[in-house]
Amino acid sequence: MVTITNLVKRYDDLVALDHLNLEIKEGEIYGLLGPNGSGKTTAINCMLALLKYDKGSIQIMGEEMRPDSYEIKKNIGVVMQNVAVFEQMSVWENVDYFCGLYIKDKKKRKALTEEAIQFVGLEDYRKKRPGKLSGGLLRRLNIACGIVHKPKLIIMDEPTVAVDPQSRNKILEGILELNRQGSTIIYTSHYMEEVEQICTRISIMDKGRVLATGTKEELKGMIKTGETVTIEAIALGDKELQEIKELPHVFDIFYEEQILKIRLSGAKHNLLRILHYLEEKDIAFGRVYSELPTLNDVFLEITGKELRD
Ligand SMILES: Nc1ncnc2c1ncn2[C@@H]1O[C@H](COP(=O)(O)OP(=O)(O)OP(=O)(O)O)[C@@H](O)[C@H]1O
Repeated sequence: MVTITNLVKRYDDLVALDHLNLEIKEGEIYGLLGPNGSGKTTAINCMLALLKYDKGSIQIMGEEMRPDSYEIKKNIGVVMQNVAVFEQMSVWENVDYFCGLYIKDKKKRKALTEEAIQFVGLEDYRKKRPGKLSGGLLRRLNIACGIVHKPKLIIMDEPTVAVDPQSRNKILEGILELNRQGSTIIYTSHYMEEVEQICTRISIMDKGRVLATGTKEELKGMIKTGETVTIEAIALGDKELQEIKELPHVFDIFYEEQILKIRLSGAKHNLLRILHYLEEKDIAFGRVYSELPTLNDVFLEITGKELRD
């Protein structure tokens, strides 16, 4: 569906995309996960031929994407980060307007507009102006405008930023449904939970480059961390910290404000070994829990920094 090869985009001295490569297949929900400023929006604007780039190539649906590739553009739906609707028009009129850009047949246009409004759950707001909608509902309207013409490829740039949990769930469920109905989706986000929840494949981006690509399981399999054990309300000195660090399978520890985080490679009985050590040394502690690796751990191991800012 989309092939990006060695894409380079500079803004003066800043290299926003540094030999970016992506291969997105038909039927995927493809996640671009990266912190703010990693180049996700720039990549999308290049894909849509809204931005000129310095080097590389972009092919969509088997053809080179150019500013005048109108046939390809007809088959793409875009939901950008900033809501782009007309303030003077009602919810219905907005969705109908965007539908009219692609669909000329009046009956079909009306049916598609109604379908999109129901799809995002804005039936009760048909006559309302965008200014009367909450942030979450406004984003749903933005989505309805982007998908109303039933495009083959839907590109969504952080559609859930600053959205309440109810609208967020509605949006995520909607994306899964659009995919079930046959659309390929490209989804950018800096929320790892969302990407894990809906994406079939994920590229982790930082500084304009793809650091790793795979399913969430494949990405987690690429790193050393098998589990992270957290122990709260524990008072430890340097000696004990050193001894814990030397326990089998431990490869990293963080200790701050009486909270100990131990990163271990995947092995059986990790937690038991740690608890046994604490018991032997008669060290008191509070809540203990073990977590499987997250995409944040993948990002942390590759870049040395947290995904979240
Ligand atoms: N028009 C511009 N002029 C100069 N620099 C820009 C411009 N647009 C983006 N940048 C810079 O390019 C880099 C990539 O930005 P981009 O917006 O693509 O990242 P992003 O991953 O989408 O982040 P965000 O989630 O904050 O939008 C950043 O360092 C940003 O400051």
